[in-house]
Order: sequence, then structure tokens, then C-alpha cells
Amino acid sequence: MSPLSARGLAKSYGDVAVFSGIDLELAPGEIVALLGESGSGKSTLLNCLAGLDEADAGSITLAGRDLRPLDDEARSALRRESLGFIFQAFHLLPHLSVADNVALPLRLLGQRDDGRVAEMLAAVNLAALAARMPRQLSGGQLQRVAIARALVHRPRLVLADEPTGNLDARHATEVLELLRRCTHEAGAACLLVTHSEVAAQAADRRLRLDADGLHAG
Ligand SMILES: Nc1ncnc2c1ncn2[C@@H]1O[C@H](COP(=O)(O)OP(=O)(O)OP(=O)(O)O)[C@@H](O)[C@H]1O
Repeated sequence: MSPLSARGLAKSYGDVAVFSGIDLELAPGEIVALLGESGSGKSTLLNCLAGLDEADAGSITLAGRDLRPLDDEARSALRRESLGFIFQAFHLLPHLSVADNVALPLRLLGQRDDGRVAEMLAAVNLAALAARMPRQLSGGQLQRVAIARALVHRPRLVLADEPTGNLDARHATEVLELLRRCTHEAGAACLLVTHSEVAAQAADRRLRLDADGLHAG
């Protein structure tokens, strides 16, 4: 089952077309880098796939289920279960500890922790910092918390918007390696928006978005 399949996606803001005719298929366990010039629509595409924005046309099949016949509630439930999102600005909740931030997707799904949070914190090398608050962490540590949170509920698909944008080269390489390992282990697919050629080279496949659509590149 494909973690993500999209067909004929189109999006405009008013009269301005951002993209159209976008077809995309991800295989389990693969990391795909999404490249493109500033303003080409990468974040908009990611947000449409995540349901944070709505495409004007086309279909999205997430974890084998077509989103079109589902009402808002059913779409949200499917996304909560099947999707992990890593934002450039982390979006951790400041009043929750590191462990509680990582546990959040499980709570929202009504699932018990059963050691999964500790397992994810160990995987991202943050077991010793579980009780800390986000303000007490470095940028690289915050990014690792965000990765643990995105994967804790074993989503089929991880969407990552510039996950290394705030990091220096060494931490960026570490975070990419971690994302790669965790994604492969979980059998999830990952679509990674990036400007960084280094990040793109770490991916299994590269796609480029431009005015003509999405191309291998
Ligand atoms: N809410 C909005 N209303 C109107 N236009 C928008 C909106 N959001 C984005 N745009 C426009 O859509 C186009 C695509 O923006 P988007 O942020 O997706 O590009 P991007 O490829 O992610 O850029 P960057 O690499 O700079 O982050 C841009 O021209 C942008 O100005």
C-alpha cells in the first residue's frame, strides 16, 4: 500500500496559479526530497498534502484511503493516525516537557504510551532530557524532539518542511541521518522540503517543483 498517492493536484491563490497537474506517489520506507526555487509552491504542496491547506483540484490517497469521500472529521482522524509533520519552526508546545510533547500524538489518538515515548527519545538521543522544557533545549535538540514526535505514533507518511533549515551543517547531517533511520525503521515514507543540496543527496529520490509541475531531478 502506498503511504501517499496524489493525482492532478492544483492550487491557486486568487488568479495566481501556484501549481497544477501534480502527480506524486511515495513508496514505503523511501525519503523523497522536494526541491524548487523560492516561491515555487513547495510549502503550499506540503500543506495541501497535510490538510493544513486545501487543494482546488485533484485527489489524495493517504495510507490507502481516498480523502475525497471523507467528511472533515474522518479526514482529520485519518491524518492524525497516518501522518507526522515536522515544521521548520518545530511547533513544540512550550508549557509541556520534552516527553509530553513527544507523547502528544499518542494522546490525541487515545493510545497508551507503553514505553514508546522513551523508545523514541532514546532513538533521538534525548533520553536524559525527557523532563526538560522546550526553552531549555538547543535548536538541534528541539529539532530532534520534533522528529520523535512526528514518528511516535508510527505514521505511514512523514511530511517535513525544511527540517534542517535552522541547523548548522553538522547538526543538519545528524538530523537527516536520524530522520532517515527512523523513517526506514518505521517503514514510513517521508517527503522532505529542502533548499539544501546536502539534505537532497541524503534522500532516496529527488523531485523538483517548477512552473511546469513536478519533475525527477
Ligand atoms: N496564503 C497565501 N495567499 C496568497 N499567496 C500565497 C499564500 N501562501 C503562499 N502564497 C504564494 O504562493 C507561492 C508559493 O509559496 P510557497 O510558500 O508554497 O513557496 P515555497 O516554494 O515553499 O517557497 P520558499 O522556498 O521560499 O519557502 C508564492 O508565490 C507565495 O507568495
